[in-house]
Amino acid sequence: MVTDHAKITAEGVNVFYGAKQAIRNVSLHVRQDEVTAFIGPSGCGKSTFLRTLNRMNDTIAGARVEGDVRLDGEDIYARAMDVVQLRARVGMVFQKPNPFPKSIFENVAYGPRIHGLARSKAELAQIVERSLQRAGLWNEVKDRLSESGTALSGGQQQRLCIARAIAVDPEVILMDEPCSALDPIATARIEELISDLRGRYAIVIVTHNMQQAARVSQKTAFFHLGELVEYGDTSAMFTNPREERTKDYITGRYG
Ligand SMILES: Nc1ncnc2c1ncn2[C@@H]1O[C@H](COP(=O)(O)OP(=O)(O)OP(=O)(O)O)[C@@H](O)[C@H]1O
Repeated sequence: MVTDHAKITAEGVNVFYGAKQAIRNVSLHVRQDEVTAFIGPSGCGKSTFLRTLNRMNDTIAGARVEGDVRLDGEDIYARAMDVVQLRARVGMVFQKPNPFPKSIFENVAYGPRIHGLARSKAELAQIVERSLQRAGLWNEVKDRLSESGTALSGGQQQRLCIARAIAVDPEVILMDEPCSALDPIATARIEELISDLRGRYAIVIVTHNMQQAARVSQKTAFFHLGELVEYGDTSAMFTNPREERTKDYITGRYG
């Protein structure tokens, strides 16, 4: 069941933490030109499933993934897959902004440097500027690039982390509750940024905030108890959910 423009295809994915199964037989396609939101009550497996898309579960002791996940048709769990390259192609932004304790410039330059993306200092500086521009942070930091990334406000730090992901020219950006530590103004800026970045990168966002899912995404996936209950157009899901469990969740019957 391959849909057009599928950037990532996941088929029959199961995830276990030791003996406990956290994801049950989930199949889902992420389209290139859309923002996909993962919603569902706490502990339903949103973050676990998100991490299967760039093999971040590999870093968790005892976690085991079954099933088929492909990026442009390429099996990301194949033995030949270079996981460092994969995570550059499928970048990630976390709940809590986590800039390196280095300068703003270095935070963004680090990835391109280790991936050999710049042939000269000037080219590296261009990549840093372009990434900060795209992350909507350039004007605020252009005169203080040598200051520490950790000295920025929370919202700026999160945009710096987005710039850092962008700098290695990813194809997909995974965001795990990127606004949960931010105030409403900083949140609005990240939401605007997500809309600006749509089309250039396939974006997947985990969010607890249903208004946020409705504002930023074109597709929504609703998870419950490790299952994908419903997946479809965001507008349809929020106005006319097919499944009773989705309806209960979006009307706030459980949280
Ligand atoms: N590192 C881990 N080791 C063991 N169990 C884990 C681990 N991470 C998550 N789990 C369990 O897997 C299930 C799914 O967790 P996950 O964090 O993916 O859910 P979530 O929907 O993202 O939750 P939240 O919205 O609270 O972040 C939960 O039961 C959780 O306790």
